[in-house]
Amino acid sequence: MEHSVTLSLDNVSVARGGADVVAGVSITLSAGDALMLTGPNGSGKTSLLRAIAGFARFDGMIAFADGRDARDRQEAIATHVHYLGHESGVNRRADALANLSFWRALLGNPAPTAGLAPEAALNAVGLENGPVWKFSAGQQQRLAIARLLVVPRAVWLLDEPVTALDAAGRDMLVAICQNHRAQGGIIISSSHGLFPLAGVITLSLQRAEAA
Ligand SMILES: Nc1ncnc2c1ncn2[C@@H]1O[C@H](COP(=O)(O)OP(=O)(O)OP(=O)(O)O)[C@@H](O)[C@H]1O
Repeated sequence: MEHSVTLSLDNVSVARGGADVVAGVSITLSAGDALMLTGPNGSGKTSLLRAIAGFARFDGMIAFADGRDARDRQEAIATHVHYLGHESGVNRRADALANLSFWRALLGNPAPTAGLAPEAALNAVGLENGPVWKFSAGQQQRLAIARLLVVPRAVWLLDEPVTALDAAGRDMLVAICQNHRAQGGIIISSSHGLFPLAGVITLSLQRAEAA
């Protein structure tokens, strides 16, 4: 699947607790681009990702362009964005394939037109099916990553996605992300330096009091 979405941020600021934790971010990302958010704890990486994902208020403009008539931002998010946050959202009471089938049905609503079948997605992240309550933290993170594959969406927002992954898991995630970019996907990820994605644009955020 070839994606062709452009994501533009114009003078975006995000406030938490009455103070700006992200101030005046402007950038345009096109097919194949990857933006790496770096910066110390509390510098606003999660806040910016959540604003782009539609979960947090912001000032400025965030716009998705997909060559169609302008659509509502929330509709654009629902069409184009995968968000992988600190809470992976896996259902520990179900097995891994059931999790992926659920996400495929939910996120692909009304019907997924492409994307990997749950079995193939599980295989792509190096997992075997089983009850998720038996999964380690890293295996749960791999399962959360598989969600990105069962429904194709152009823009992946990844908040410290290598958390709990071993070296092989990081390599696997890098390969999955580079493949996504090769298909025209866009990635915005936060990282503390353990996510060696080549060819990224880096945006270094500062803690508000130090800015
Ligand atoms: N719910 C909240 N209410 C008030 N302030 C908040 C809230 N959530 C986060 N903050 C503040 O916003 C700032 C940015 O937090 P954020 O989680 O975006 O940083 P981060 O760069 O992702 O940090 P980390 O590297 O620790 O994940 C911090 O100073 C934090 O204390």
